[in-house]
Amino acid sequence: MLKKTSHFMREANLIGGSWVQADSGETIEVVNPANGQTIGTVPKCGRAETRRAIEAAEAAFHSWKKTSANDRAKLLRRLHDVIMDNQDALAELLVLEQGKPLAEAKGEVGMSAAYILWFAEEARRVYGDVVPSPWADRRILVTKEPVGVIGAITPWNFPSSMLARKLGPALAAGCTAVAKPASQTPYSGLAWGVLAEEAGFPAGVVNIVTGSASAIGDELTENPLVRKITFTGSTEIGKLLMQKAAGTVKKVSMELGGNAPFLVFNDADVDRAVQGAIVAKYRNSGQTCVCTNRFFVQEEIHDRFVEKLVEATSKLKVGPGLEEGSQQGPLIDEKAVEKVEELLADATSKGAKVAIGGKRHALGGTFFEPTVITGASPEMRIMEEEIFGPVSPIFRFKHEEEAVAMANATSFGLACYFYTSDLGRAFRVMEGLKYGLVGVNEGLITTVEAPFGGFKESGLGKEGGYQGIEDYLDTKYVCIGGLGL
Ligand SMILES: NC(=O)C1=CN([C@@H]2O[C@H](COP(=O)(O)OP(=O)(O)OC[C@H]3O[C@@H](n4cnc5c(N)ncnc54)[C@H](OP(=O)(O)O)[C@@H]3O)[C@@H](O)[C@H]2O)C=CC1
Ligand SMILES: O=C(O)CCCC(=O)O
Repeated sequence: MLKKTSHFMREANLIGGSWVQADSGETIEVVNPANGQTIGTVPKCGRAETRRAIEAAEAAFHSWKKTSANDRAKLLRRLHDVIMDNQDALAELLVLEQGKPLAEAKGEVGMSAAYILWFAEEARRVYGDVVPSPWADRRILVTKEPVGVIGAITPWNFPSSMLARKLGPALAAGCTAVAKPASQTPYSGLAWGVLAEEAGFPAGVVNIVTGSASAIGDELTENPLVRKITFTGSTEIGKLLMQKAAGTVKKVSMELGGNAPFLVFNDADVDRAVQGAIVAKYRNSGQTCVCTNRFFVQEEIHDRFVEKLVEATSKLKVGPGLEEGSQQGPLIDEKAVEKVEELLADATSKGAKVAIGGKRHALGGTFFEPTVITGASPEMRIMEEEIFGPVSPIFRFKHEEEAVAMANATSFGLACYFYTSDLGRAFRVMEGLKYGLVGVNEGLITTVEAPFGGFKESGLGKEGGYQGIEDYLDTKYVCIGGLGL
């Protein structure tokens, strides 16, 4: 199987166009979460290698920023094609290190290509302004220019598409990049180096380093040549990176944790709500920042919804991602399973009842049974903490205002979902929910055309949509006098 993916599976880092090892020669092992076996190793780099990658990116920036938008768009379109030509191989590599079902991995790789194509198109629409001047003899221009070298740090749950959302707009804008993929899933990140080379990007435009998160992170945030940090991951690390980036006043974009509520009102189409709930909860075994963390179901419809959700949950096939028909892969590691167990134990000790699942799967390792619990209440830790696993906690509510208040009672504000057939309620609730993404009668809403990003402690900035390139641009005001007008 590795034969098919081996071309993309690089056990080296890309710095200034060369594939290199760590100065120390040290490596980190990468493990297949489905069976605990080591797949291979990647370099364990630190500050010195990261500094060289930043310097290579800075050197490349001087010529890359001068390329025409059209030329950058052409290269990005070529990158899209190279990704799609290799979708199967890239998806298999992703499953090996991340664990998700093959169909989801193919979807993620397709999404990565779609982001690249979207930003290929957006590269040509970075418009400025000519502003009416308050002076008869002077003219005012507003122009946009690339910020410079960007540092991109990405997580293990979407190791391909999270980088696509950052590299796409960065390269389109004329920036160069140093990327640091998650240590548990570095190969899908390193594959971007191979893809960029095959598409024909100049050396130094894309650099990728793996290794010590704190050393690489410290260099990326402290080095003055880096003008922007873009991060997807936990709120805890996001806050730390923001503090460190403040030292040299870098731009920051943060895609952080979520605590998505999913509201089902008495007037909802229950079958549609259950269908949406399955995807909004169990995609990637619950390990997405937009996954439902809390279900709030109105009392009249509560029992019917629970019964149907339990039935649908019981049909989910748990198994290794490369096994035919598998819908629920393993969790990323033992720590993730322990966190799910802790949150479940806390909930049941405070009165929640397990309707289905509730324990490790018979397959062993880090496989966990898709779970539904009822009788959830605000005192439980799941009210505020991200589960990041396949557990559906159901809260019961009486009134719309109460449901919206509970949904908003969190420091997070990324995605939320609600189901209703009442148009007035749809607008009231949509306007009342303090979240950056809202699914109304829909459980899967991420798309390259729309701005993705959270409110409150879920982050800053938007990825995707026409807004997604803004964070990679500086706006310059130019006042021109002496024109003899
Ligand atoms: N918003 C989202 O999509 C995600 C949310 N999470 C949430 O966070 C929890 C913990 O997951 P975890 O993987 O630990 O998330 P982290 O935030 O720790 O990891 C995300 C990325 O940040 C890197 N990182 C970690 N520490 C530092 C640092 N000091 N400086 C710079 N970079 C750093 C990681 O590197 P390395 O891998 O080398 O440690 C990885 O590349 C999850 O259970 C989930 O609740 C997690 C992932 C994604
Ligand atoms: O979990 C994330 O960080 C991003 C989710 C992207 C998606 O919805 O596909």
